[in-house]
Amino acid sequence: MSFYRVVVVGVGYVGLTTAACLASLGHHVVCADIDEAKVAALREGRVSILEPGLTELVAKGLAAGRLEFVVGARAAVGEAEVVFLCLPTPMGAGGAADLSAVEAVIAEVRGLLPPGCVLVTKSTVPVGTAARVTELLGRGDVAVVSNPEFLCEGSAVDDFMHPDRIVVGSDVQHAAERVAALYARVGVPTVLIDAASAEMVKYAANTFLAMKLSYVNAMAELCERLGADIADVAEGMGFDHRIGQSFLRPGPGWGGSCLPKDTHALLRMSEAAGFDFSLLRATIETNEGQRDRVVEKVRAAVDGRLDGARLGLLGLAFKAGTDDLRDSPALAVAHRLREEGAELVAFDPAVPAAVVGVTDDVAVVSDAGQAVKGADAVVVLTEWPEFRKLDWADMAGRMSGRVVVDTRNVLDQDILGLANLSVIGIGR
Ligand SMILES: NC(=O)c1ccc[n+]([C@@H]2O[C@H](COP(=O)([O-])OP(=O)(O)OC[C@H]3O[C@@H](n4cnc5c(N)ncnc54)[C@H](O)[C@@H]3O)[C@@H](O)[C@H]2O)c1
Ligand SMILES: O=c1ccn([C@@H]2O[C@H](COP(=O)(O)OP(=O)(O)O[C@H]3O[C@H](CO)[C@@H](O)[C@H](O)[C@H]3O)[C@@H](O)[C@H]2O)c(=O)[nH]1
Repeated sequence: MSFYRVVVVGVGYVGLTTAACLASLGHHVVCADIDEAKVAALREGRVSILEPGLTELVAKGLAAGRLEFVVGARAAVGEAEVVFLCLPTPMGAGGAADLSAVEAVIAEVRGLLPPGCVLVTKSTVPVGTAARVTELLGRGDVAVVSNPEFLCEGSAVDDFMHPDRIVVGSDVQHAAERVAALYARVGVPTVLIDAASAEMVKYAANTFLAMKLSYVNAMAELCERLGADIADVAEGMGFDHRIGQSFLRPGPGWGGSCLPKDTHALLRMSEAAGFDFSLLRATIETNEGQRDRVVEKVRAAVDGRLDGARLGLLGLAFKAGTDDLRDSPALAVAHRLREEGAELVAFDPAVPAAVVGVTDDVAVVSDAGQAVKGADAVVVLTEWPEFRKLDWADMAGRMSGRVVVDTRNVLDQDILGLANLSVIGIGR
């Protein structure tokens, strides 16, 4: 078993998980970030994101001396054998991936990387980026490898340690083998391919998942119109192993820090390549439409009068199990409701009331009771299991209206019925 001196640049969801997990596998990992406050906190073992098991792994890595945190990539790379770039690649102008953080770090470290070092893009980057990075580096003695990451937020550590597969793409065989060797103890199939294909696997997987979700949301609409129940339909479909049960839950549209930006980025790549990827465009449009459809359900819940309606929102995060609000469908729906003149008070178990200002559209409170107090209608936007367990008789007593819009189909309709509340769900 070989252990390597690894550097991880960018310690957000992906970088910190990668660093802490690689340290737990026995490698020595130096983490670099430009955020000085984050580095200072991490040196003391304080992790600011909600990821089960991550704080414990960071503590173990620090205690074992296998995990270090420094400010800036420049200070980290001098003795590296493998450097992972885990930098943000947000949606840029026109929907394309913004590579400015990746380019800035390459400019910063290109003269400092030791000969024989391998530079790995773990960020999600457009097809062809490894080739471009090789050019920008201008170093014949440093190989570039694409190693896309497939973890989900809320289960990042578990996904990293028990992935379905590891994808390693490079046009330099020995570099690909070194990166694959880092994961030897994970013990799952490793797909060794060329760099462009590895970069495409990431987009292909995320856009496929988005397409599956848009499909199920469209199917939910049809179920409503034709008198079927999407939960039963999805279950019936999902038993076909070619389809599978996962990613078949309808909702207020898919969001988060990845699916929206990656679908747009692939659409831009397709356009640049002269290919009209109409299926992908429809996937994105269907998602926009889903958010509008939720607004119409809320409008119906307040007898058509959104202007001045007081709404209690349950959930702000883009899915349960995370505190991440990036591109959250809940915030997108809230924004539309606010534009129509509704007054919004929201509760999310992972979003402290102190984060008022994360969006100007909603007042954030610290419990569900406050959010629903005096509400003309309640809207469930994130599938936190806690919402199912609320005392709905008590909630009903606090509301002034009688309708709950459950955009995640998480509530027990019988319990709400006993509380004299009616539920508008999705696809039923
Ligand atoms: N979040 C996910 O679930 C996930 C999963 C798979 C892949 N990805 C991809 O991984 C990449 C990172 O995503 P993330 O969610 O971890 O991002 P993030 O925003 O949580 O973290 C990025 C980190 O990079 C740091 N950074 C920015 N510029 C820097 C610089 N010049 N030098 C050093 N540090 C710098 C930031 O301070 C931040 O800590 C993206 O390309 C994303 O698409 C994300
Ligand atoms: O049945 C489902 C499953 C998901 N969602 C929604 O879809 C969005 C994305 O969910 P998920 O994929 O679990 O979130 P992420 O953590 O952003 O993970 C995705 O994006 C990551 C970043 O690229 C990839 O690594 C992961 O493999 C990919 O699943 C969220 O709004 C979910 O609420 C549904 O509405 N119904």
